[in-house]
Amino acid sequence: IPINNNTFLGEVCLHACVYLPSVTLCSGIGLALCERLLTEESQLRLCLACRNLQRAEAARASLLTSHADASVDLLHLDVGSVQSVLAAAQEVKARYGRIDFLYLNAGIMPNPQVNVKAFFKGLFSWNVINMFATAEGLLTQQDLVNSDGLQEVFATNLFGHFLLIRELEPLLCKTDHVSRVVWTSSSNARRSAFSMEDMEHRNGTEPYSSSKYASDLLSLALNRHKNSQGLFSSVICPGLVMTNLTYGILPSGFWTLIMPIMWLIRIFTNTFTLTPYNGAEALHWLFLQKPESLDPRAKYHSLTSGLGTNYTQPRQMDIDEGTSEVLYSKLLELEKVVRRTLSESNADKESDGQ
Ligand SMILES: NC(=O)C1=CN([C@@H]2O[C@H](COP(=O)(O)OP(=O)(O)OC[C@H]3O[C@@H](n4cnc5c(N)ncnc54)[C@H](OP(=O)(O)O)[C@@H]3O)[C@@H](O)[C@H]2O)C=CC1
Ligand SMILES: CC(C)=CCC[C@@H](C)[C@H]1CC[C@H]2C3=C(CC[C@]12C)[C@@]1(C)CCC(=O)C[C@@H]1CC3
Repeated sequence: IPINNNTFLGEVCLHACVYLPSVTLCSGIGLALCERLLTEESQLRLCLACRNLQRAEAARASLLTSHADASVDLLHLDVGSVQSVLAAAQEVKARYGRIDFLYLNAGIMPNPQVNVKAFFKGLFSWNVINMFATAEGLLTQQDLVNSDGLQEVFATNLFGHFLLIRELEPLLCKTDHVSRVVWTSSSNARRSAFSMEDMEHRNGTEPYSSSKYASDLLSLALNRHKNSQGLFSSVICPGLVMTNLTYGILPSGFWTLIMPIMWLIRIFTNTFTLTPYNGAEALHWLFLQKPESLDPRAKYHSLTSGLGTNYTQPRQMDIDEGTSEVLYSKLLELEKVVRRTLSESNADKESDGQ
């Protein structure tokens, strides 16, 4: 499918609701990305990989309302479950011959708590703009262990995506074809929230920040290991966007009340993108770039000016090769462990059934 003079795009799968053979897009930034991609190129073949097929159907119907001829497939995927990722990857391999873009959009922030004291302290400090842009020191979460024995935030925001990429390598790493994965990271990703000794963040209170920092590291390692096989990885930050994720932080009535203040803050920090359409700016921009022209150490930020103009800006990530390499090795180790555990438990189930 000719996109412009020299870009050809075939299948596009978005997971958690706009995957390019991998992205989650039932709502929020993912769905906005799908809308934008189809507006850009109506002939794309999208695959929405979602955990809730009812919501996925609704997303598909909404896309078809504005793009009647679009090709939008659905795939069941709970990226936080090892079994579901393996099954979804099998299905993708059966359905598609290659993947051009895999948008890794699914993300959770369970039980968020805002530190009100830190908020008011920050409000009257020189650090106020940084506080609004990154939420540093403002947010904590309570994480749980999932049925695979992994921390839920780590499993959903990082490890499930990693496993999916590993499973889809036959489609993503083809020497005669370039494939792209795009991580939706965050300005909240912070080195100090991440510990290599506790990569799942079992002991801390900032699993979201930790998981997003880990995705920044992993993207760098993927580029080092996979560029020669035609796979390129990029990281974006959508800015602060009003979605189900942010509505989970404060009651929606409160957000509505402070919306005029948010528009005002946008004059001082261009990171308040606020709408899913604006938040998808960097994702859309990356879609149009040649992968060789991108910086593997940059995070591409969706930004919106006080006057409402959208643009994408690369900013250097606080990451280093050594740490990214160690994380990559630890994820490969964990992959072996979860695969072994799963096959043992499947064998147990089979012998129980006999
Ligand atoms: N909103 C913001 O200000 C910011 C968001 N981000 C990131 O952007 C991404 C999109 O979030 P956003 O659109 O804001 O929030 P939403 O909650 O609207 O979207 C998150 C999407 O992820 C899906 N998802 C969550 N868990 C799973 C799972 N286990 N398996 C499959 N899909 C799953 C959700 O599916 P379902 O519909 O079933 O719940 C939903 O479609 C996330 O990674 C988030 O961390 C980053 C920075 C800022
Ligand atoms: C007056 C006003 C705007 C009050 C809101 C204060 C906080 C609730 C927000 C300030 C910065 C925000 C922020 C996020 C959530 C809401 C805030 C903490 C995110 C953490 C949401 C998810 C991300 O990935 C990054 C965001 C950074 C900024």
